[in-house]
Amino acid sequence: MSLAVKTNTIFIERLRKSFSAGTAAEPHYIIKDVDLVVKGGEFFILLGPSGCGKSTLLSMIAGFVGKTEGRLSVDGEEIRKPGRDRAMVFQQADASLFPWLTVRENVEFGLRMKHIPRKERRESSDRFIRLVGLEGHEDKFPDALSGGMKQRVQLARVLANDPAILLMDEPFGALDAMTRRTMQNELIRIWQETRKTVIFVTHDIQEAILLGQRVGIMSVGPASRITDIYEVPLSYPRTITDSAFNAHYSSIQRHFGE
Ligand SMILES: Nc1ncnc2c1ncn2[C@@H]1O[C@H](COP(=O)(O)OP(=O)(O)OP(=O)(O)O)[C@@H](O)[C@H]1O
Repeated sequence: MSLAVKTNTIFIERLRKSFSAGTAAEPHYIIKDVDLVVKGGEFFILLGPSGCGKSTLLSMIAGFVGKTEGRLSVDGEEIRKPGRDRAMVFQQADASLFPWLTVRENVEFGLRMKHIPRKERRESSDRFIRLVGLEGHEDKFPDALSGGMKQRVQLARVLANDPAILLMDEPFGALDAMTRRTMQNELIRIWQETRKTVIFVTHDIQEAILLGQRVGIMSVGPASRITDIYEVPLSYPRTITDSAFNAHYSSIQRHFGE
């Protein structure tokens, strides 16, 4: 066992992914030569146009999808498969919740699989249900919840498993604008409280600047890569009407030629 201190730093070098062989001379790369280091505890945004390969890159970090070439590691350990240090939060909470389990049972599911004793499970589900603001809804089934509440359950369940790295794939993309704004603010509060490493995928510039400490811009696919990284040195919570916010918005917008 390694005695090295875990920093949960994600290291990506010349990463390439092809789903098909393509021509013998050059495979058809979805992403090609992605270089990135995400530091432990950082809130990092992957921003790019539809179809450029954001979800593919996130799935590779999760260990769901294998790489074609390059290096991809956490704390120097090559990512080959999913691990307990990483967890994915999907856009469609419906698909990830068990409809026959209550909110509390859904949140405790991973802990039950790990044979955590009942009392500890209860303490943990209490904590994370409170953290995501679902007190009073513990005994409801997913069918009785709104989209935003389901997304909170998914987040509470992921957090209860205590992964160091949260991989979020447009988690608020299916929510209405008001619920989305509430969830964005709450995610920042939760991140500040838990200090997880977060990689958050979006194609929404405003969301990227509201949430991220750094924003990695992916180019149009195929053969997409991270072409630029913007620092967003604004304090939280951020306000979309601030002039500094707008200045960041404009410079990223210019990047996309909008
Ligand atoms: N399993 C797969 N087999 C073949 N091609 C795939 C597979 N998964 C993704 N792709 C292709 O990879 C490309 C990138 O898809 P991906 O979903 O990663 O993009 P994205 O940037 O997340 O898009 P969006 O913002 O629309 O969700 C697309 O052309 C897609 O068709």
